[in-house]
Amino acid sequence: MFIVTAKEMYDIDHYTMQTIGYGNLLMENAGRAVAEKITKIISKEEPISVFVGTGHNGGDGYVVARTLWNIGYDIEVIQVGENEKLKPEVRFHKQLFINCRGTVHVAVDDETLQHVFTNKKVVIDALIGIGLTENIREPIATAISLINKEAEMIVSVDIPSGLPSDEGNLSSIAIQAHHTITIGAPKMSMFIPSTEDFYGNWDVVSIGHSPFVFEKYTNRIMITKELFQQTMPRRKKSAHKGDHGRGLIIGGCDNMPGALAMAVKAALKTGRD
Ligand SMILES: NC(=O)C1=CN([C@@H]2O[C@H](COP(=O)(O)OP(=O)(O)OC[C@H]3O[C@@H](n4cnc5c(N)ncnc54)[C@H](O)[C@@H]3O)[C@@H](O)[C@H]2O)[C@@H](O)CC1
Ligand SMILES: [K+]
Repeated sequence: MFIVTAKEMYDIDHYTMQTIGYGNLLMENAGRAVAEKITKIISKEEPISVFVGTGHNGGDGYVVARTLWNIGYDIEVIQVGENEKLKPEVRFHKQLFINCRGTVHVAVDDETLQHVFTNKKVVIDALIGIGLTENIREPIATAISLINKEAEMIVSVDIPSGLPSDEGNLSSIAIQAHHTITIGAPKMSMFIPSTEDFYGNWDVVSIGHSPFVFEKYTNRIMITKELFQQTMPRRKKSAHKGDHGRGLIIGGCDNMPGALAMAVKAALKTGRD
């Protein structure tokens, strides 16, 4: 599995949409794949509020809302931001949701947001994805703080809104998710101590990107248990520890011997002499 920066993900999406020719199928795929995961986490008995922004992360949110609504979930959408700011693809998916008789509330400032924000226990967060720039502005900042305060279950789409995708610290405020369903590939900030806890439990959904496109734009690979096992040489059942070479570990530090201790332990566990 590849790990991407925001820039790499944009390049991968762009190539997939323009050169391979997926066009706006990619957003439909993304929203549907996320919705499928959500059915495993949230039951139909729970009323769900989907908070969407005006960018493409919000477009994913509209597809998630429509997909769940059409299979019998109790869904409402709260759009944080003016209709005029909706990107064309987002406007398209908003209209599909409305045509399916879905309900959308539009909140353009703190006041309308406070007004619509009552009893939002289960929230899908599609306010901002990898397109975050600078410190969080209003009314998104208020939306994030209300969601964090009130909601008992928060599922973020792609990344928790307000969190940087790459290395870097939190600029102001971010969604503290219980689950995050990330699109295409894990993002760098999932592995950075100052940001990883915001993700809660995370999962990755595949939306139609080809592996060669990932290889074209990134070379950062996540070593999963399966990948690790594939790279290990096969040992005969009768093998002796001396049959597989000897390991030499050089390192150490007077007051921080942890890395050395772990390397030795790993060597022992893999059967080194
Ligand atoms: N067609 C596509 O391009 C695809 C996009 N995808 C989704 O699109 C996302 C990226 O979309 P975008 O590039 O449109 O960006 P986002 O939707 O992540 O963010 C842009 C939106 O956030 C707002 N925003 C940014 N910084 C802000 C700040 N500091 N304070 C308040 N508001 C702020 C912007 O005004 C804009 O409305 C991904 O995370 C993913 O969820 C996926 O659906 C795959 C396909
Ligand atoms: K989000």
